[in-house]
Amino acid sequence: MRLDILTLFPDFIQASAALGVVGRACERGLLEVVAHNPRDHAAGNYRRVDERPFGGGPGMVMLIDPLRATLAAARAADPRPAPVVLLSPQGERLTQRRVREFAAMPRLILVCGRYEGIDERFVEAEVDLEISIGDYVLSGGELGAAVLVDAIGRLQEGALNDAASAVQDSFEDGLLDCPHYTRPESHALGEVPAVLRGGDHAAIARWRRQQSLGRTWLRRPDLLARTALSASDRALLEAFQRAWRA
Ligand SMILES: O=C(NCc1ccc(CNCc2ncc[nH]2)cc1)c1csc2nc[nH]c(=O)c12
Repeated sequence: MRLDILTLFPDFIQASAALGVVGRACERGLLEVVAHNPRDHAAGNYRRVDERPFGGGPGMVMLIDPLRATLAAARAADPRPAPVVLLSPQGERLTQRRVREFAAMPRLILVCGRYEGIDERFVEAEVDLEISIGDYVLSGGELGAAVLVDAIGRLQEGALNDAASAVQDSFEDGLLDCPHYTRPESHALGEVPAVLRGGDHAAIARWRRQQSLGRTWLRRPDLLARTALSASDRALLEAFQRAWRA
């Protein structure tokens, strides 16, 4: 998959794509992340990419033409069609469902705003979808783009080794993760739960599922409401709830 990213901070984006699982996916040709800087496509010797807002008010607004020129350059770099996603506080909240949709695409172009935002005429004419990464105020879209690079990159076929992908699948079912433990078995901070120290893999899988269900019920009932539970899930959760209330 090829990701083209329009950003005034290309170094930041390239650095975020060089890390860990995503970095390896890039090395293995599973993912290509290319940053394009609107400042390189801005005219005039001041190479302006922003201007004052009509109607007054604080801050600056990103100019249409440098963005359009940069978008044209990004499109021209690869013949395949590519949806244009603007990272923006006004966007739809990012979910794993959306990430899976993006990860299945051959190409995607991400646009990162800075300042107070982008001239609305560019948004209306060139942007297919606006995405927010949460209800808090950032200084620009680059962190949102880095989040997308990571979330999409790790889903590229072959990016995760078998163990990790198995874990990822279980988590993908919309529940919170179970607790994790490693050595030592005994520690001043406590013991590793006995079930994990034994070899009964069915009991371990049940315990982990019960912990995921219980923790989701306690911490994110909104996620639980959206998850279809099997009969055995329901039994495990009810046992967890009884123990919790006891
Ligand atoms: O570009 C982003 N942020 C820069 C930014 C932040 C705030 C304002 C508007 N400020 C005045 C105002 N507030 C309410 C009404 N009017 C404009 C631009 C961004 C991309 S994805 C994302 N996801 C979560 N949060 C984010 O900020 C982002």
